[in-house]
Amino acid sequence: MPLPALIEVLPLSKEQLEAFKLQKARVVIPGSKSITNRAIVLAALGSGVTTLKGALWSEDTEAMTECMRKLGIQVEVAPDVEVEANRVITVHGCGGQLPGGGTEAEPIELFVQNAGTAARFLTAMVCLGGGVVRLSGVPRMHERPQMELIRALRALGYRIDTPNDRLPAVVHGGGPRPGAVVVSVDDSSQFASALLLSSLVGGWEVSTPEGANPDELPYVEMTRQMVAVFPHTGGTFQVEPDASSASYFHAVNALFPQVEPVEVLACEPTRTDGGSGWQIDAEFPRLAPRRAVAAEAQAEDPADKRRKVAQVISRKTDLGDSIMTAVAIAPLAAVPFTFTDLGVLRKQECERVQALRVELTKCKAKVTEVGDSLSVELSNPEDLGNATIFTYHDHRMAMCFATLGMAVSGIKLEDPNCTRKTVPSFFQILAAPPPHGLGVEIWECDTKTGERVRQLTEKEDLLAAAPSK
Ligand SMILES: O=C(O)C1=C[C@@H](OP(=O)(O)O)[C@@H](O)[C@H](O)C1
Ligand SMILES: C=C(OP(=O)(O)O)C(=O)O
Repeated sequence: MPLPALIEVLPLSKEQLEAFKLQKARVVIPGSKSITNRAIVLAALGSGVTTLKGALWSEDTEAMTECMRKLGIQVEVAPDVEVEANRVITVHGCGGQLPGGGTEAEPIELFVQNAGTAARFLTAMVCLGGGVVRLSGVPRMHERPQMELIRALRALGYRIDTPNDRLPAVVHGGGPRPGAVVVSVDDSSQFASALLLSSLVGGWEVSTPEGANPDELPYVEMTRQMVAVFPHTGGTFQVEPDASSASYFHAVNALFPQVEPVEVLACEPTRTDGGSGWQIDAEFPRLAPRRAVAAEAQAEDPADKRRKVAQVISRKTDLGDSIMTAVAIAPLAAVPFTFTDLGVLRKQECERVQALRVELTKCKAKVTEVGDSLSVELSNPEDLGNATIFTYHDHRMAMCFATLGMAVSGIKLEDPNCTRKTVPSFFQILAAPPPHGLGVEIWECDTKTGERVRQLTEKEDLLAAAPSK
């Protein structure tokens, strides 16, 4: 059974918070979506058999797996004994030679759902085959940008048919066509990543426009580094936990700094702490807007003007997807925050800049949108909440506002099943009794009256899944 259409997330009570002082919730974060989908592509193009451990199992990675199978790549999926939400994915590489291929009359059909990674990475990869492949996705995926990737692939000599340079698109495989190409990442960094992942087989020399600062391209750097260390001739590859998914739990600590209720387990440390440094969102715990601890909140500090100066977080250099989590909890922070360089968010699962502003404003937060920035003023928790959040089919909208709902009253979420895109187990983790989860009360609500109907406690009732047809 998927989650119900409308749920309410209840704030953590004083008693719950007191109990966390004695024993924290120990939350295991599922595997990284970005790394899993890159690893599947690299393993498919490589030779030999590659076993991906700790791989995320969610709509985006299922879509990638399904597409690979349609292309004739053998992929086996087995349970991961360590983390229920993960899988061990075994990929039989094609050694750079994609099997079979469709025809113009009957192309192989790949359905990518709303997975940007699958849409972009596969468009480039299928150019390396010999047949015809048609890629399509959900309606939103057909609106999301694809033009610059298609332009770059055409510049390398491939034929791609699409009336509007978006999906659906028909790709005519042309095999390796060595050449150099420059690709802009203004609309999405995934264009460069897509080309880089297939570049070893394609013989493509891929670069971003001159002057592009690698510090502003963390997801492209992740790709470059993965290509460099991946076992291209088969072997084992360990996928890290997803730092963007971890941000919701680090945010709970930022919301309750005196208690810090969650121990976020197995999350990759930042590069400075010896981690791979591949995931920009590993920086979230350091940068997250934190609520003032009581002593700070009480202290009148006109002398310390700096505390009133807005902190600035950039989507280019500071945080990736977790910037949405930061925006959602910012009304409760100790200082005002401004979030900059948010342009790419407008072209993702939904128009996220607008969505965040509209839904936070519904919660009575004070948010201003200027250009591609959002500024968030401070509010008292008692003044916030009591809103039914529209989630725009966007997993991160649901997860950000669920996080805020743990600190303010009356947050109801429409369509919580959209979290299946990257963290199907999200509400299971929230509701699981401590120490395995946070023991958050999650209620099914009547879609017409908004009244609470029943508390969801069974694991099966809390798993995000596609509604049955
Ligand atoms: O390469 C990746 O794995 C990703 C790149 C980012 O997308 P854009 O580059 O389109 O912003 C990010 O938002 C997405 O969730 C994952
Ligand atoms: C933008 C996102 O996803 P993608 O581009 O991979 O669909 C995301 O997960 O926030």
